[in-house]
Amino acid sequence: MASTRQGTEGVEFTAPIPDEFAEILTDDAVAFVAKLAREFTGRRDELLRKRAERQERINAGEMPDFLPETKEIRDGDWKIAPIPDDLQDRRVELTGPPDRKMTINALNSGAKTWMADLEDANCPTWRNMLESQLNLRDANLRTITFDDPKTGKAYELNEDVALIIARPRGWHLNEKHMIVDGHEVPGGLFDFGLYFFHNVQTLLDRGSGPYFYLPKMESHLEARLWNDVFNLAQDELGVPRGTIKATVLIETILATFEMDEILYELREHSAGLNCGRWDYIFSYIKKFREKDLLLPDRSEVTMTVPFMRAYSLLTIKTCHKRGAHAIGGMAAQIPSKDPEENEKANAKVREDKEREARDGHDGTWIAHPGMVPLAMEAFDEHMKGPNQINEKSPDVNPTAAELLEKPEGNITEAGFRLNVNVGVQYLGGWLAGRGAIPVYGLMEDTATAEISRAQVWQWIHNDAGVLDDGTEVTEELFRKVLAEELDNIKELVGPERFERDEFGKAAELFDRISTDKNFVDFLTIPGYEYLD
Ligand SMILES: CC(=O)SCCNC(=O)CCNC(=O)[C@H](O)C(C)(C)COP(=O)(O)OP(=O)(O)OC[C@H]1O[C@@H](n2cnc3c(N)ncnc32)[C@H](O)[C@@H]1OP(=O)(O)O
Ligand SMILES: O=CC(=O)O
Ligand SMILES: [Mg+2]
Repeated sequence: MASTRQGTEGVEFTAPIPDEFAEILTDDAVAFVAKLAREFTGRRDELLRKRAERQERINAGEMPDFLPETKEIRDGDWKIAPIPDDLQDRRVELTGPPDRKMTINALNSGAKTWMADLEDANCPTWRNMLESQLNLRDANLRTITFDDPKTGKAYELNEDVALIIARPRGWHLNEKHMIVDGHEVPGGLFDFGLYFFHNVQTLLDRGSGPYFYLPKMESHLEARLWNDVFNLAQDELGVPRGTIKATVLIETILATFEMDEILYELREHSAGLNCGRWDYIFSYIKKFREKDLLLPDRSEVTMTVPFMRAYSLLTIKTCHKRGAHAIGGMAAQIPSKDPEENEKANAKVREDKEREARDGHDGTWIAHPGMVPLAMEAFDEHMKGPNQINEKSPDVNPTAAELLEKPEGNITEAGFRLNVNVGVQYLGGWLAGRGAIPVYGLMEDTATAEISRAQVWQWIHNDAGVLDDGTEVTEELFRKVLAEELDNIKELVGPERFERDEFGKAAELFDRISTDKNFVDFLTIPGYEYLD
């Protein structure tokens, strides 16, 4: 049985609410989310308009730089509010979608924290969004269990589990199934609101708190909006202001110029910044898509190319000056059953984590529980205390030109094909309801897939989109490669999965976002039309 309960004045649901989720969408929880939506949707819309206007100015020649109007904040001597005890040591943060089995595996993984992802690693079907909330509530209550019907294995929590940090959707996405006064609710408010409503008391009773990651922001004004959301949410439920703690992902090229300002806006609620490297690369391509700033093949844009290095060191310096954690990024390698491949993956992750720890990061991200020991070792070796906020501050002062410097490297046919192949494989998984999938030994999620499809768009539409052998990337070439890669995928995954994951639809969507003369801001926006 399922209902489309219309219980709260002005609120409608456009999809049935399966009975098992009635305890998530209670009248009080729905009224709470509706209150947030009524208060903040207009401001969210205005901020999205500002993003579009800024893009037009960039297309017309304006380049990002530090803001003159906020110089006082950058030069000022201030710190964020003290960090709670249980967030002091975040040396290894595992990430993943709050699928029931993965939730238990993540909490038992030995990582310090678990970034429970309603965003890049999650496909926002109605069922996924509600089930994630149910799983997170049960996880915080410590009552979560799972019997795997496929293997017969029973899952339950260990005594010691990772601390949960939930990541709601970014400002750009709506939750189309909940309508308040005729408007779709911003997805971030839906995710944040339900998680906060259902878990704050449980967490406070345990001496912990509601902790969040905030994705894909492009300016400090967007951080101000989150801060105002937090204040209203806390006031509404009678929770002291400052109880919520949020870590902001610096994962857009524009936010890098406003790191101090973002920490300042959230200073009462801040738990630091994180280098969201994959969306950061995507953002560079997206923002400068019409310029002569083409990145080389995706595999060549590593954390050691100058603009990525400049950004990560500046993040550490900025955070430590403000008493905040600077968390590193995601190493995408996952364990392999082939011992040789596995050793290669481990070596890459080890190198990445050791560099981050040496540089001064206070913790890092990994995609798979199998990588926990490795990341832990790297941080244990280079970070003696719970963090290194007061120990290391990189002596850097990157200019705007350094933060924007185009890296050297080639655009190759192999890189072009791989982008098409991986992009279609990812969309196949996504359309089947999975937000993260393994492809060729790497975790692929929305952010990594965005890089692939944005490069393909740019190489087709920008005059500089020429392969290193002199071949111009055209729509015709793209269509030929797409057809060939679809055949390769069919051979790789087999006809059954090829049908089940609807790769034909995935190819159609990939084609649409690659050939549309207007760049699609986020693949999840047209993608969402295909869901439910
Ligand atoms: C750019 C960014 O935003 S990064 C952050 C967002 N991305 C992510 O969080 C990706 C997280 N990672 C994942 O989703 C997964 O690791 C994948 C999809 C890449 C690979 O998953 P699988 O193919 O299931 O991996 P594999 O078969 O090796 O899994 C082995 C076991 O580990 C578990 N596992 C794997 N990854 C995770 C994880 N991230 N969290 C919890 N458990 C996990 C599996 O559930 C499985 O459990 P079982 O043995 O009890 O059945
Ligand atoms: O969210 C993380 C990223 O790298 O993107
Ligand atoms: Mg991201």
